[in-house]
Amino acid sequence: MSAVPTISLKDFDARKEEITQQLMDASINVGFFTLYDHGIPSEDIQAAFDLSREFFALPDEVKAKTPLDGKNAGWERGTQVRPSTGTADQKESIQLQFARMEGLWPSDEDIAGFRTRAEKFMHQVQTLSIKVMECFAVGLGLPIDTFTEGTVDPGAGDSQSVLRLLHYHSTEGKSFGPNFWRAGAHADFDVLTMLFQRDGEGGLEVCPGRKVVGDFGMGQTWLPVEARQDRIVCNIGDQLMRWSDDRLKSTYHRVRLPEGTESRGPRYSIAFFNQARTNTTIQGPQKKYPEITGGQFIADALARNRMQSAEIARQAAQQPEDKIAREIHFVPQHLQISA
Ligand SMILES: O=C(O)CCC(=O)C(=O)O
Ligand SMILES: [Fe+2]
Repeated sequence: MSAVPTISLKDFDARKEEITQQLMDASINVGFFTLYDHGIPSEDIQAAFDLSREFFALPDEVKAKTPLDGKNAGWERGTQVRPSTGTADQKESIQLQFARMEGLWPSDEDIAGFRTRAEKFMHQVQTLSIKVMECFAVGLGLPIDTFTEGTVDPGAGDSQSVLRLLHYHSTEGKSFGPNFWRAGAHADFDVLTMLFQRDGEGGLEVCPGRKVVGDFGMGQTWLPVEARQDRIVCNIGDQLMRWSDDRLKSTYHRVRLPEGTESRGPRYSIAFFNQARTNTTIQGPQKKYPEITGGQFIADALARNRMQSAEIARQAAQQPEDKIAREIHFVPQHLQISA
């Protein structure tokens, strides 16, 4: 396996079967693929990045008016510790949802039309996601609307999908310890992620080979994903891996810091996470795993991350004083690479 497959959605209706086959092959073998000819106008993608830049350029005190609420909505900076690394991602982000956003939308005084502009893009990406999720349903032999009904809120206010604007700070003049990342290795929790990158702002790497959804399953071969604004990077998340009885793979991925002669400038990306609705029941056709609701799935995943992070902190606390604080270099046993 040498690269992340790239798939054209040109003439979608006429080519649906062929596209479904390509999406299935990519998701069974790699868990990642990129889309082109996807139909989202380039000026709308640019507008989403413009919105992101405007927001992150605000002073921290202003961004902190809509803080992360523990339920995947709001702004945070430098707080996301990945269980795989034990260090905080070198980034800031704001997560936006269709529901449960009371008090969490940046105000029009701070950014004119923020909510309208963000929601327009969220709907565009959700609409494209539906097309792709319908292909997966058909490819898996399930009713065509399985994941659409399962993720898209018909008006009940129970959507859990998230748009996340990400800003990885410039690393100009900074140096980092050996276990620092723009985003530490992780698998996504959701059904399907669509990620937008900007030309030349690279560093995303993926590690195919996970067999079972509960596994860490990280190998040692990491494939780079080219950063191009005209391609959408898509990946299967843990919910779809479980919903497909592990046929479609939720693959570990990470974003590394700039190296060698690479630009030290900032990196902006935008991710849309299609999540199962709160009351949707997730279970694959073979019933490999017990039923679980979308709400419980997210609650469990967040609790598991908190537990693993607490364990990392506990182990770090046993290290000499000068090793703690910012520079925690604990690597969990299961992720240590033996020489
Ligand atoms: O910024 C990226 O390229 C990847 C971000 C990511 O994997 C995530 O937020 O889950
Ligand atoms: Fe991710």
